[in-house]
Amino acid sequence: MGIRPATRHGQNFLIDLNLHRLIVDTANLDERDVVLEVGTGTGAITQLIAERAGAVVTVEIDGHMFDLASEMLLDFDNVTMLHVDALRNKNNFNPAVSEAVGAQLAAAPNRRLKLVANLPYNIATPILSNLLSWEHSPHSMVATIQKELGERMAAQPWSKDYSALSVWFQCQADVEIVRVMPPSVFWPEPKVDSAIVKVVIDPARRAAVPDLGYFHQFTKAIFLHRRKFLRANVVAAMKGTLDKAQVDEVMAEMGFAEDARTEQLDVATLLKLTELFRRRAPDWTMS
Ligand SMILES: C[S@@+](CC[C@H](N)C(=O)[O-])C[C@H]1O[C@@H](n2cnc3c(N)ncnc32)[C@H](O)[C@@H]1O
Repeated sequence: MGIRPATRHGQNFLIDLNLHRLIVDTANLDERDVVLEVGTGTGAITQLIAERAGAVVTVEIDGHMFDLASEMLLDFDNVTMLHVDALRNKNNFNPAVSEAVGAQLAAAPNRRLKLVANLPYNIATPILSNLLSWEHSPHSMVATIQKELGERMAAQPWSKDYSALSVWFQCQADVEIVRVMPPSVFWPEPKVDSAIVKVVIDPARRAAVPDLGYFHQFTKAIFLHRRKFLRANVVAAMKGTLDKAQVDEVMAEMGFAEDARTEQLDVATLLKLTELFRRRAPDWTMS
């Protein structure tokens, strides 16, 4: 069976075997690990993962690739292959994926979930982002993604890439760019540079966010126009729930300068700000 890469499925295969190894080594796998791989492709990375992890759930949308990988992975009894779209929609995993991962996590004591994947770039953001609020909380993620996405995940206040996405990852995890890679390590070559990122969840930091859903929505709302003055962003976000005077009360309590901008706020400050609004408007949702 030959391979005809389907652009619509983000099929860019990693052809440098050293990089396969780097991805799997970076994940530090052992018997306790249940690995979710989104995008089985030919099954080459899956095989390396299966040799080290307790169990692998690998998901492939393309029937041709699924058949090819099924042959390749025939000898591995710790691999569950799913021929489905990994996502039900932008904000949710396919329930079949959730069920398969849940079953493997429950199959032995002390199991933990890790994502290891050369992700299809068109769905890299929802996959990584949804994992952070999934019913199966991951231990860590190692993934190949667009370099630009990795930079946004790891960005610090004041930088051009700092956004609600950076805050969403950093409020609960450490983000590290392990390796930047040129298009030439893939076939066919993507149009952009890529990066291997490692995201390790910090349970204590995560537990310090009183309401992750509220925090996520609130930061998304105030980062919509992140270069604008913070006050204008908050007034717009709270419109219909709190009036300007009520917003100004909170801004004064935080001691912000009038010309404070959203892009300068670090995670700790954003958490404090969110809590003040959550107390005043617990039922607020982003419109
Ligand atoms: C970047 S390739 C990686 C393949 C393989 N892991 C490798 O590195 O050689 C991404 C794979 O994800 C599959 N894919 C794309 N969209 C998907 C989706 N929504 N759900 C599951 N698999 C998907 C593609 O068909 C493709 O095989």
